[in-house]
Amino acid sequence: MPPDLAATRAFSIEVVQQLKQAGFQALWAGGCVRDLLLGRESKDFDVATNATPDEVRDVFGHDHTLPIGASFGVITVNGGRRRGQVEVATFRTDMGYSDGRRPDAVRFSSAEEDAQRRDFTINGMFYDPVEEKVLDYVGGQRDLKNGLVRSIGNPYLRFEEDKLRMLRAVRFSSTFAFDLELATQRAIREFASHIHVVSAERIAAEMRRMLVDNHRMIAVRMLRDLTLMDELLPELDSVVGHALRWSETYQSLERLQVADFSAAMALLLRYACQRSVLNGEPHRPVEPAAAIAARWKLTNDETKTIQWILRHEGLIRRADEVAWPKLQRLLIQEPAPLLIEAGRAIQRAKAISTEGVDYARSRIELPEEDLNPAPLLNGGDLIQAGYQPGPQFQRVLEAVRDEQLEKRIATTAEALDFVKVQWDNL
Ligand SMILES: Nc1ccn([C@@H]2O[C@H](COP(=O)(O)OP(=O)(O)OP(=O)(O)O)[C@@H](O)[C@H]2O)c(=O)n1
Repeated sequence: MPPDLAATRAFSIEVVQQLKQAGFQALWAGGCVRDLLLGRESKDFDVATNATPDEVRDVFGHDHTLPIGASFGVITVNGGRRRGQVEVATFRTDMGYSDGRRPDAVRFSSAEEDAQRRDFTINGMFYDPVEEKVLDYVGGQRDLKNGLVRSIGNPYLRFEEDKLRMLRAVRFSSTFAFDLELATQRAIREFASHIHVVSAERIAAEMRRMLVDNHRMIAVRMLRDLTLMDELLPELDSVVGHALRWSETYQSLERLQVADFSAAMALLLRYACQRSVLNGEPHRPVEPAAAIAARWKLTNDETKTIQWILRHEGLIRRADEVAWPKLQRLLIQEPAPLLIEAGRAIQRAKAISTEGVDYARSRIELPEEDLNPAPLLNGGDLIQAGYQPGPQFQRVLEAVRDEQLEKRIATTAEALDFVKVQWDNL
């Protein structure tokens, strides 16, 4: 069971209180202050303090603290299963970033200096949850009010330090529907080609958050405008090329009505996965999607779902013209609702009728016994009937299932008869 958010919040206030009682300065810092001022829910409540990591451990005891990030001045205080954990970081100044991702070393400093090392003004504020007071050394409140993502200090230095921040800038701007300040944009364009120092996992994590969000189209457009897309998905421009195709891609992303990463990725990659329409290939090769999924280390589930949607989106859009058993076989697959939503978004982007997908949508709501009747036969039945288990089993069972869905057989006895007659052909 994940920790309870309200309990984590209360626990982090307690952590602040205990540090203050021990004579230290302690404040909420970063994302949770931003979220609080935006009236959004926060998942974590990071605490910043002038106590050193050793002092933090002394206050909370070694049994309740983990020194995992101690070299950067971060101690994790453990509140137990329900309350979760709170990270307590000593105010610091980062010293050099030779890998373009993490500081080489840190020097403990003051709240004001700690604010200066952070990425964006909206993320650079502190808040005292006991006194309920904001501490803002970087103009974060003003930018939050004006809806602006702006680097703290010199944007070139901020992105030179940590290239992941380029994706964070796009994520915060798109998900909050904020503008991205011009000098910050210029610096991102300058460093876009360095995005590759960021690990695949971190890139994928940021992309997930951008594409799941309702404002996914804005995120994609910004990534493209800032030339990050050329670096992240070079496959797109070589194939999508054409402005009309991009505009359709944007429109479909905007019209997608489900908060799902795989469905959004399928829409984004759709044109890159279509072989030239000119050479009339009827099927949609999904190799580019497979290559991208491998590059970003997407999960097997995500990879399979993206490819499956790309393979079948054409069919689902014509669902009303497809023979029922064929459609039924699609609709009983787990990601079918996503396929329908993706298909609908494409039709709407093209400004053409959604009759086909609407039909699919109505059929997927059929009662389970009609849409997905219990199989007439399983492996155990075959063994019992005297067949030797082997690789043919799956093929046989699939063929039986097809016969059942086509309503050519209706009982287990009929299924076994079918197997007897057809065994050598299957
Ligand atoms: N590349 C980064 C990552 C984080 N930070 C700072 O560390 C804080 C905490 O970072 P993190 O928990 O990763 O993100 P949040 O800003 O809290 O936002 P979210 O959890 O929504 O990503 C940020 O607010 C920011 O002040 C930074 O300066 N540079």
